[in-house]
Amino acid sequence: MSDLVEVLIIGVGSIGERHLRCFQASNRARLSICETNSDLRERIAQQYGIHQSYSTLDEALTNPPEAAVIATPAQLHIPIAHRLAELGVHQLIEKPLSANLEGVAELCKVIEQKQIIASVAYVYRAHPAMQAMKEAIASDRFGKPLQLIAVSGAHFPTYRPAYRQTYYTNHATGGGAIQDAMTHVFNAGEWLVGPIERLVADAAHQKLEGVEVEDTVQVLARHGEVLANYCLNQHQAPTENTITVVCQNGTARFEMHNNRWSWMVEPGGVWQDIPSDVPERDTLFINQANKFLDAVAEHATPACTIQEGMHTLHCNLAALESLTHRNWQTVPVE
Ligand SMILES: NC(=O)C1=CN([C@@H]2O[C@H](COP(=O)(O)OP(=O)(O)OC[C@H]3O[C@@H](n4cnc5c(N)ncnc54)[C@H](OP(=O)(O)O)[C@@H]3O)[C@@H](O)[C@H]2O)C=CC1
Ligand SMILES: O=C1CO[C@H](CO)[C@@H](O)[C@@H]1O
Repeated sequence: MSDLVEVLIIGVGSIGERHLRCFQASNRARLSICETNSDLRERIAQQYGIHQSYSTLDEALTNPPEAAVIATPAQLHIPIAHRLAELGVHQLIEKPLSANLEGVAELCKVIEQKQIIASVAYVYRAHPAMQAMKEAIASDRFGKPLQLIAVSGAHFPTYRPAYRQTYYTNHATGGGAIQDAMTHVFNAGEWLVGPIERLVADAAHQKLEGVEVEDTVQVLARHGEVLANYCLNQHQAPTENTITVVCQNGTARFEMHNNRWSWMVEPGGVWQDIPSDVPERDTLFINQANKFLDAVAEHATPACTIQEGMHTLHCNLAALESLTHRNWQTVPVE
């Protein structure tokens, strides 16, 4: 008997291919794929030596796998997750959990009833520097968190040259900077200092050619007593992603682009840098695959629970509502 977990990757586009490669690299999974685009399906199956590939979910689920990764556009995540959950299939669901709230509460119920592991793929949680900083803050080493400042930017056309032909063009399919990129930062902020309770957003389409959705976003938020400020664009030259948490007795800073976190406790002191080993982008996704497989093996709480993913979905939707109504929005806490 093999110890390998049977994992079906559903959607092998940009991120699905990465998941396939990174689950393969874990050496803990036997992989199959489900992809509606036949050219893509055949190319990926050949490139990665995949013997079981399916063009429809019906076909793939004739003999259900133990686990699946849902890497389709966001509006398809919930219906697919629901079908898998009914069959008792553990699942890693790409972010954002959805682009609306339809079926989300029902999915949570089925996941609980069937006792399956369901994790939302907010990959910052797989970064060793972020994990270390989270532990340091949670240990109370710097005292109570008071303020969070997140600054994030990257040149989207360089990293996603096909963005005009993907889900990104439309809010209904999970597009725009809020659902595409800011959602990662919201989720990381919530992980570090607790859930966002209210927020107000400003955003605009400033630069990206060929789309009309927002590419530049600023959000003020409250995580309980913590004041937060989130700032992001998808067109600047430098890739940077910094989250600073100012606490009562010290300040901690995660710099994803430098693969480190740092802290300072004395006024006028120097940053104490703690580097982490992330040789390439795949490293985070291999970590994420391993954490998911650990949770399945141990029947343990996964890196980002469905409830945490749902709360971040509420934040995305509240930010979009705030733009429409030009006001503060309360984010429901389940
Ligand atoms: N965590 C991260 O760093 C990243 C996360 N993402 C997230 O991952 C998700 C997918 O994004 P991305 O990979 O860029 O999207 P892509 O469009 O590149 O890939 C999605 C693939 O899924 C296929 N597909 C659509 N419906 C089905 C179905 N029912 N069954 C099987 N395959 C299907 C699509 O085919 P077709 O094109 O023919 O419809 C397409 O090939 C999104 O939610 C996105 O936000 C994306 C990038 C990075
Ligand atoms: O989740 C993601 C990670 O960042 C990428 C680049 O900004 C996004 O396109 C993607 O959706």
